[in-house]
Amino acid sequence: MSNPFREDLVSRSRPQPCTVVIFGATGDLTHRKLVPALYNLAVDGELPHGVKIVGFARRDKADDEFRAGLEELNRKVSRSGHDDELWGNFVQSITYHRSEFTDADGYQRLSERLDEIDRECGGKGNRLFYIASAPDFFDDILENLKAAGLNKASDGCWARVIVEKPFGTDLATARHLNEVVSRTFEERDTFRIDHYLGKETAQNLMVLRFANSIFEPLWNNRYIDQIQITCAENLGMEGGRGGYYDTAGALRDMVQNHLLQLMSLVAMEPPTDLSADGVRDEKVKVIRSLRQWDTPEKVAKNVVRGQYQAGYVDGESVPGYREEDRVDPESMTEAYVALRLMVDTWRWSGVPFYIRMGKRLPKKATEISVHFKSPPSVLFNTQGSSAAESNVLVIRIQPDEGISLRTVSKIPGTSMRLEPVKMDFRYATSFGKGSPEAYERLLLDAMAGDATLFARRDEVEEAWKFIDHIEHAWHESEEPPVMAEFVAGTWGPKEADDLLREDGHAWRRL
Ligand SMILES: NC(=O)C1=CN([C@@H]2O[C@H](COP(=O)(O)OP(=O)(O)OC[C@H]3O[C@@H](n4cnc5c(N)ncnc54)[C@H](OP(=O)(O)O)[C@@H]3O)[C@@H](O)[C@H]2O)C=CC1
Ligand SMILES: O=C1O[C@H](COP(=O)(O)O)[C@@H](O)[C@H](O)[C@H]1O
Repeated sequence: MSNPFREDLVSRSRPQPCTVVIFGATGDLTHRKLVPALYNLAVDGELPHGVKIVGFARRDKADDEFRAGLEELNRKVSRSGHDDELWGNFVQSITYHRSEFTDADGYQRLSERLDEIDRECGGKGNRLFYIASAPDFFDDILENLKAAGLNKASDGCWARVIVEKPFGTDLATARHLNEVVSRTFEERDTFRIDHYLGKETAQNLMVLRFANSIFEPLWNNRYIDQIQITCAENLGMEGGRGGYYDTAGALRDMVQNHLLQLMSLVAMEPPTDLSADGVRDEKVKVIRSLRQWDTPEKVAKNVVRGQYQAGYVDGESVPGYREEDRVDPESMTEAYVALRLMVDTWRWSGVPFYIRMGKRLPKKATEISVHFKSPPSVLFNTQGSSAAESNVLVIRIQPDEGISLRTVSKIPGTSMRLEPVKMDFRYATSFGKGSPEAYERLLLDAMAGDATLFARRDEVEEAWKFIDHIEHAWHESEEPPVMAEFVAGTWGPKEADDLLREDGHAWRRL
């Protein structure tokens, strides 16, 4: 008899064979994430038979040279290691197409090339276009795909597009991009990628909440005191990232997308079903219910921005943010942000959500912690002790993916002394294997036409509405809130600690 717990309990469409065209194929994302993800899917037997990959970029390269560059990186980063024989088979499916993004002829040639591939395979002409270019080219690529007729598929086939981040830099640019996308592809064929949604523990959030009867009855303002989301990175601006980052900052780079997406999974109501729109309808309501920090005073009270100064991370001396490669020495871009968010719904009224994200913090770790209210202290006097905050549920997004629940226990012995203890579930231990990379799941979902783990148009725009007020207060108000400072390798500015202290809370130690 089959084990019911092992079956796929949610019926999803199967990923279908297609040709994946990657725009920006000589770039970092393709080499470090996309091709290794496709390779790992092939190794695990998950990649549909007959998938072909066409790399589109402007440098002159023969197929073999392109493949050699991909192989070099795959050897370094592939989750499942690099097997020469498996790679040898996989790489046969990859070819290179040289063209400028802005050159209409290049898309005509691409169209002919794709028809040829279909004929060679004797297969269906499904096409998955992955836009992994700088955002300045998103419009050109979409418009040129349309002009070449590549946005429409032949009968019984599909043409889909995955659009990388950043999806706009503010509400106006996101709306513009959404308009270009909707002029070229149907919404059902549009996949706005947010790789945090493909992380295993993020996918498990709905299961944790709605497939376990012990959590959902407590998941509201009667029992929950506060929720924290921390995304810490020890890296700074390596690999020439400073140029991009200094135009974006922590709020746009991570909060507008990844962290608001995580938060909406934590705060959403149960969806009526697990369809893409069923889930996204509920997520967008959370973002729409965020109390708006729409004046400089509200921003100063609820948001802390910061930059790191020179310090030590992992024992190595690192420069301050303004001394980083390609960063303006007088930059007013934040490399750290902490926010107090209020979700004005029946369920969450009065419960603060604290979010913090920073570069050059002591380590790389992302987690969500749900802090439950303490019981009345009439029986056990826990006041001031480490057992005072009794129950905390911690969802570790990365690394060491897992979930732990902190409870309070009696210390064995003759006296009644209490101490916090932890029940811990680790993916690697319980399931005996590591989790796939987020891009693996997301690529398969796009091949299956399942947009559940991709952001919908309205989610992106609602998130920008919230973020724009803060950016406006920081960069356009007459008396902008201060830029706090902290030493690289520490846990952020003291102002971020004060933000929680005002509410009688403290950041959880990671
Ligand atoms: N790198 C990462 O880890 C992540 C990246 N992203 C996003 O993915 C996108 C790509 O990032 P990344 O790979 O780092 O960027 P890179 O700068 O490394 O790569 C850019 C790619 O675009 C190509 N290109 C640039 N201009 C043209 C042109 N005019 N015509 C044709 N091709 C051109 C380059 O080709 P050529 O080499 O031939 O010039 C290269 O293949 C960005 O939107 C980024 O925000 C998102 C998450 C993570
Ligand atoms: O999108 C981005 O994500 C990375 C962090 O991704 P992770 O999967 O390694 O947690 C971040 O470093 C980068 O600044 C941002 O653009």
